Amino acid sequence: MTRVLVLNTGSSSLKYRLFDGGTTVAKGLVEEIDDHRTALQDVFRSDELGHLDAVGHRVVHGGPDFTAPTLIDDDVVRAIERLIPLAPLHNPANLTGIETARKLLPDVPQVAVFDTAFHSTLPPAAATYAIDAETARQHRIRRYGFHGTSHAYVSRRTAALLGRTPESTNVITLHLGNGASAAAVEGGRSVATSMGLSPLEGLVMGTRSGSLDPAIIFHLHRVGGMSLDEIDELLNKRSGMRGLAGVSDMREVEARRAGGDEAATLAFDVYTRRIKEMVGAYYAVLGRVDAITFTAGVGENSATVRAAALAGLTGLGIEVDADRNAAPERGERIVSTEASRVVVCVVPTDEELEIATQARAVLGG
Ligand SMILES: Nc1ncnc2c1ncn2[C@@H]1O[C@H](COP(=O)(O)OP(=O)(O)O)[C@@H](O)[C@H]1O
Ligand SMILES: CC(=O)OP(=O)(O)O
Ligand SMILES: [Mg+2]
Repeated sequence: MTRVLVLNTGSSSLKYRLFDGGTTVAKGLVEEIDDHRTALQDVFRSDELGHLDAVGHRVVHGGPDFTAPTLIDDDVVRAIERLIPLAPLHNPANLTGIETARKLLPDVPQVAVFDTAFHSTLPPAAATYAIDAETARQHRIRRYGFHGTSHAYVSRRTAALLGRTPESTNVITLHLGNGASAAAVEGGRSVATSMGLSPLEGLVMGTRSGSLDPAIIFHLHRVGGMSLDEIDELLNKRSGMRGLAGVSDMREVEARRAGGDEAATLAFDVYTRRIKEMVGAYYAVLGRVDAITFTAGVGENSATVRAAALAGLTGLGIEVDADRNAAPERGERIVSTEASRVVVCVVPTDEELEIATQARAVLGG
């Protein structure tokens, strides 16, 4: 079980990595793709692939039934198809990856690794929405949570960085990429997370609104005359940083803010305030916090976001060190002061490595 190809088929991007043991022997990123099938075929036709023992697929929504990595067969494909309404931006792209890989590599075992799986440990009080219980049951409405592969990997690496076991460590993980989510990880288990039924809830994102008053949707429909599809598109694709500042990329938002742009300044403040609110909430959920860890594109790279999100929390034992935080280092590192009771970390996520590891485990290798 040495050579494993991992496909992370996103809503508008395709990342792939080929592992030989723990070593990456090939990788690629195709961004802003219109045609996943063609992009995938190019990957599979590439000479560098050679022999494969397994393919690991990121699948965003696993619904209530998939709580662990799963060997893919026709039934699993149909089950992932049935979950499309719960993750319309993500599951169709994931399925295209699976179907293309199964067609072109019919003899290679394929494993699905679900974003939702790590959050299957959420206690009922965290997973339940306070709506009519029978309606919720009928429509499978609950908090599933996403980015689980990343939260799992990063919380484990954080424990190692602190020289502790995951079982004895409580971490708040902040995955800030295009999609963004927070999780409270207690002794290695997810006990709270900010995304919900779908990857729309919670933190402010590149193009998604995150949490809002549900009455806004009724208002836009009844008073604003927008259709539900239009509102769906508004909240998923024309909100967040793009909606507030006109651009979804945090680098661009920061550049405009530095130049005095008011809209970008407000967008940055809304984004970082929401993170701070979530940190406070999960601090209360955990009772004792050992570490707060930033990861993904924004979390790993933006010292400005990290500093703003945790500013003024010295009273909670959280103190970012300005120099450590701003140092142009990469890799796993601590950015809090010596005096900070809570250790603030930056840990680059590696969803692909985690998927390869989990795929091997399913196949007994
Ligand atoms: N140096 C940087 N400063 C601020 N933000 C950055 C920087 N580099 C990348 N980003 C942000 O990271 C985002 C992408 O995060 P990433 O985790 O790669 O996304 P994805 O969810 O597509 O995997 C970009 O949209 C950009 O906003
Ligand atoms: C679940 C999710 O939001 O994923 P991404 O950040 O890749 O869009
Ligand atoms: Mg991502």
